[in-house]
Amino acid sequence: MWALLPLKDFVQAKQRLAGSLTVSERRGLFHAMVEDVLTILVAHPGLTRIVVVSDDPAAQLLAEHYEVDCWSERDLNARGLNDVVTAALHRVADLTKDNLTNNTAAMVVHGDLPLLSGQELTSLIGRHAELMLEHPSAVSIATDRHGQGSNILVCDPANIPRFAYGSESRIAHYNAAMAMGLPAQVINLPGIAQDIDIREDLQRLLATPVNSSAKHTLLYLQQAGVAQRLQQLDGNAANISPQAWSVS
Ligand SMILES: Nc1nc2c(ncn2[C@@H]2O[C@H](COP(=O)(O)OP(=O)(O)OP(=O)(O)O)[C@@H](O)[C@H]2O)c(=O)[nH]1
Ligand SMILES: O=C(O)[C@H](O)COP(=O)(O)O
Repeated sequence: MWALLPLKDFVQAKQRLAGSLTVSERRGLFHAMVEDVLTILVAHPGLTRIVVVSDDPAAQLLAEHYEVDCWSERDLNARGLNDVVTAALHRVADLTKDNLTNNTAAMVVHGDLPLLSGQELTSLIGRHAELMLEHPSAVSIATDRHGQGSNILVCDPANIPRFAYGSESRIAHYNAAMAMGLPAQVINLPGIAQDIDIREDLQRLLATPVNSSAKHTLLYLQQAGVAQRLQQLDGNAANISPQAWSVS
């Protein structure tokens, strides 16, 4: 199976944390989360090829460091997550069209999943393989903890659903598969489900055991002083005004 990791420009990442983290902290956090995700992806025996899809030079450097491919959005002639993922999957379909194994599924993985683990990837790949017995172009969606997002989506690059990342994408992707007559499943895996979008997600992450897979992320949050600041603010939350949570 292929894995595609679309990454937006790092300074633009994690806008929903702008009230709690500085620009440099959001960038550092995103970089650390991507390192955690790449660490798990490159170690997984079920992934035949891993491709970062990004125009950011930092993404290119990470791809080199982890010895994976990097495709640029410019080369794909696409902009915005849905177009970029669609174009990248078309390229995968093109590159795999002569593959006779009938096993050319691809997963689209988001960069903000520091608690992604090898066991969960194995479980997702296994469950997708079972659904592929019903139809080779089946769709599996590993959703977020609210059941609304598509944190990892697995599909057939040669027969992709219409991508609709954004709010409530899980239901949109499920319906898109159904409209194409493809079997689809929604899978809940607790690590994959914990994407980091808002401050509450960071608090939950900081409460996880230090031996979790989020090693780069937890180390970054400690070293940058973000963990201490959030914990201190949380401790004082009852006594301070909401503005005190913000950073300028
Ligand atoms: N290559 C590429 N990746 C993108 C783009 N937009 C989002 N992504 C990636 O897609 C995944 C989900 O991203 P989003 O939810 O849109 O953005 P985010 O940075 O996680 O969060 P917010 O800025 O708070 O919305 C992350 O891995 C992003 O880096 C894009 O335009 N191009
Ligand atoms: O549809 C989605 O899953 C969102 O666009 C992207 O995910 P996020 O919740 O990680 O930002």
